[in-house]
Amino acid sequence: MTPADIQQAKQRFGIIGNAPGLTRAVSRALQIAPTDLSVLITGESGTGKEFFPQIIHTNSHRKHGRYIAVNCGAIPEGTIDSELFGHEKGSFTGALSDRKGYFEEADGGTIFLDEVGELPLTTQARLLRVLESGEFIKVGSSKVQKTNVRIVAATNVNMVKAIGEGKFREDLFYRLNTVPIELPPLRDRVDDILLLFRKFSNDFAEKYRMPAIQLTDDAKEALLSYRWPGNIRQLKNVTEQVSIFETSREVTAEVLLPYLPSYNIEKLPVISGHDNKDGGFQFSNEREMLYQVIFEMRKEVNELKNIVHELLANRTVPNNESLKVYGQDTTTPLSSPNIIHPVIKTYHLNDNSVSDGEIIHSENDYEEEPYTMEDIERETIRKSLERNNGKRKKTAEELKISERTLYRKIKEYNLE
Ligand SMILES: Nc1ncnc2c1ncn2[C@@H]1O[C@H](COP(=O)(O)OP(=O)(O)OP(=O)(O)O)[C@@H](O)[C@H]1O
Repeated sequence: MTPADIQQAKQRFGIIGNAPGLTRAVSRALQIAPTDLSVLITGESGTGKEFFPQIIHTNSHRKHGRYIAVNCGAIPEGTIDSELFGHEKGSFTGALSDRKGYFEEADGGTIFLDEVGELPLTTQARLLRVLESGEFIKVGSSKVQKTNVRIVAATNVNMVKAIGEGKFREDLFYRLNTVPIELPPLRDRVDDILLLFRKFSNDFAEKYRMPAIQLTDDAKEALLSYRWPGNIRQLKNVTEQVSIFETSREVTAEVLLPYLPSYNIEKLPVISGHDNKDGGFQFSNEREMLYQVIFEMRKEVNELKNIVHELLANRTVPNNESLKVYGQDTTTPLSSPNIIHPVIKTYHLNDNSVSDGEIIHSENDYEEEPYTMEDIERETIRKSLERNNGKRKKTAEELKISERTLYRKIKEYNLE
């Protein structure tokens, strides 16, 4: 692969960065694209794995065939076999007609199995069969069908550990991992951090129609020394938040640090979040989500403050109404996104306690209920699902979390 081929592929897919590990991964993807070999892309969450199956598909002889991306972690265990391999009418309650699965739909093309480590063992057995012989059987059928699909899979879990724990079949792992492509974490691509920041801040400047954020030297140093547990996805989120919330377009380290959770802890090499059950990245996803929740709350609080100011300005109070305030005590200064004291306050403005045009400040006029982080998280997810008509992909995008995390949270909070 020539450097020009690699550069062209990066440009075509909007891949920013010159780190040797990234360039090697692009070169490898281009090299193996014309073959039909299975590929396993590994790397921490948010490192850009999703670009690679697309590079492989568009540079293969299958490029005119279908490309189907499946997030295995986002599909409930009970329906995944039917989604992947199809089902026959009547094979289970709700199977009102025959359905083709992705492996039939993608015949002649490529399937990207994201979060492949999340597949249940029964589905892993079916997948192994397709990989070995191209054969599959629809749910509820006994007829063996054939398909010609190239499989590119990705995972951010430690597969060796998953095999050791009996959660992933070793034979399937070796079959998928015919060609491994590994993406380095952002902390090992330090030279790319400022390039990526510039790209994202320009993109958000265009999106929100405002001048791009510029960093002072100490802010650049803070970005470079941070460990980025959520990798490029986190850098993108931070850039978006800074672009939206900061009024000054020149950002110093002091302004930036509250956007970098556990800055001082993350800088320490010993605490890299590698020990939890998903290979360490679930924690960073959840933390990212909590920060997202806090920022959402700040926005809501600001909106409410504006309403209150308007009311004060007009000196009118709605009668017989309850005004529900979700989030922080509005008297708390909002200087740091790290400090939050969530409560629900319900204000009852009664006819008896107020005459027209009067503002009340009575302690007895509101009840204060404790509101836990779980409540806030559940409520935020519920509202976002509602806003997006139950569409999980859109909801996950809006909340800036992976579909896998969303799916887990939906189960955890019984939001189905
Ligand atoms: N090199 C890059 N240049 C520009 N944008 C990037 C780069 N790498 C990642 N991104 C962006 O970062 C975000 C996360 O990338 P992506 O979804 O591919 O991560 P991932 O490794 O698949 O994560 P997960 O394992 O959680 O699914 C996306 O918005 C993607 O466009």
